[in-house]
Amino acid sequence: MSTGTATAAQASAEQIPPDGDGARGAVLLSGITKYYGEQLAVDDLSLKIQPGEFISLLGPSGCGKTTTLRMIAGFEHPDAGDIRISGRSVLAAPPYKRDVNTVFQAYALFPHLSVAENVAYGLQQRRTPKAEVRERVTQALDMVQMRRFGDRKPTQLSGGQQQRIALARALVNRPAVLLLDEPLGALDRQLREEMQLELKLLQSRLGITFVFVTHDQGEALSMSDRIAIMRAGRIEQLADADTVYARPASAYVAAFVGQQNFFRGPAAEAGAAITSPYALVRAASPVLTSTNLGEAAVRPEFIRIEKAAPAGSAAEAIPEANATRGELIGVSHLGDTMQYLVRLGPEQSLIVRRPTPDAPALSVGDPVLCTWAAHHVLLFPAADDDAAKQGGYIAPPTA
Ligand SMILES: Nc1ncnc2c1ncn2[C@@H]1O[C@H](COP(=O)(O)OP(=O)(O)OP(=O)(O)O)[C@@H](O)[C@H]1O
Repeated sequence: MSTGTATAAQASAEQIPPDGDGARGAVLLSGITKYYGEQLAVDDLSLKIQPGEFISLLGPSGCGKTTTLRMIAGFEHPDAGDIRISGRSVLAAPPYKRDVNTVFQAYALFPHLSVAENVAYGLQQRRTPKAEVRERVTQALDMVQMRRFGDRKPTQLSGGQQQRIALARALVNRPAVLLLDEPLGALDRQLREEMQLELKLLQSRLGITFVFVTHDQGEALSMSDRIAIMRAGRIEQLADADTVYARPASAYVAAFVGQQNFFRGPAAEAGAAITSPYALVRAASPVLTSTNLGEAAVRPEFIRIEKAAPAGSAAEAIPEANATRGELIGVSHLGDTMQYLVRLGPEQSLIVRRPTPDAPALSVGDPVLCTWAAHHVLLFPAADDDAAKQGGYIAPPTA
């Protein structure tokens, strides 16, 4: 076979991969690895993103989210592995040739240019004809409902409006993939929630692939088709929001998504329970081997709480499993829910949440009984490092 034939065959294979992952907007990461000096930032990570999918990379600070995004964008080069966008390997392509665009947390708008000029800037650099620039800028501003602000300067806009302009500027090139690095991080809570809804609507309308980096689980849960939960440069679980919430793959994921109460102890009952110093915690089915040290997780919203009978009284006996007594040490009103902090002992507290209309009237100092159903208990082999539990881990009370 001549070299020319081989090259042509390779080229056509590049354009139409056999498994059909070459559609515009598909992103394929195959075993990508990135070191900064000795520091391993991304570790043999593989991920297949469908065209038009909204996918979030979620995880604590330093787990490699931004580095992954920057490698897709072309701002960083992987030490190993391949990145394919719309079916083509882009490793040799500079950022501006990748059919992707990035929106950062810092809007980085030019202060001396008007909104319309900011959005037009990239097109003008590419010497796009004036009439086309005008039309595409108007379309991009319409997408983010900012057409009437075209003549203003960025400093005359609110933070949310500036972020919309940054979005319009990224969309004006009509990229196949939009990369978003904590784009709502600088906004206050209410505006963030509004922008989350808007972003999701915009993404569904445009059908562009969104790869969204965040350490905010609520943001990831509310917008994404799928969430990749990252840990130390790898993906720990890749699934939709319902799955990562209800069926986390590990104690790490359980702790990071939503809030959890953890009990720790040796496995019991043929792996269907653990014996912690504070309760026998029983799940609906066995998952642990009998020699495991296990962790049991129960969400605050699945725990019932009531005033306990006084110690020493006939009614003091508590159920054999999934029940514990403690002292109420805090009550907070969270609007639609009431949150209770219960001290079980020097090393363990529980957080309990009840819907406000059904919340029992309890006072700090009350002895309380907390109970929960076995089907709400998740059991995991004990994680070797508790430091992994960020977000939901209920730390022992210090006092
Ligand atoms: N330019 C760099 N030089 C050296 N080390 C870096 C550099 N950028 C990132 N790192 C390291 O690589 C690891 C992954 O960083 P990365 O920024 O990808 O994490 P992240 O999950 O996005 O964190 P954050 O949410 O804080 O932005 C971290 O340990 C970080 O300290």
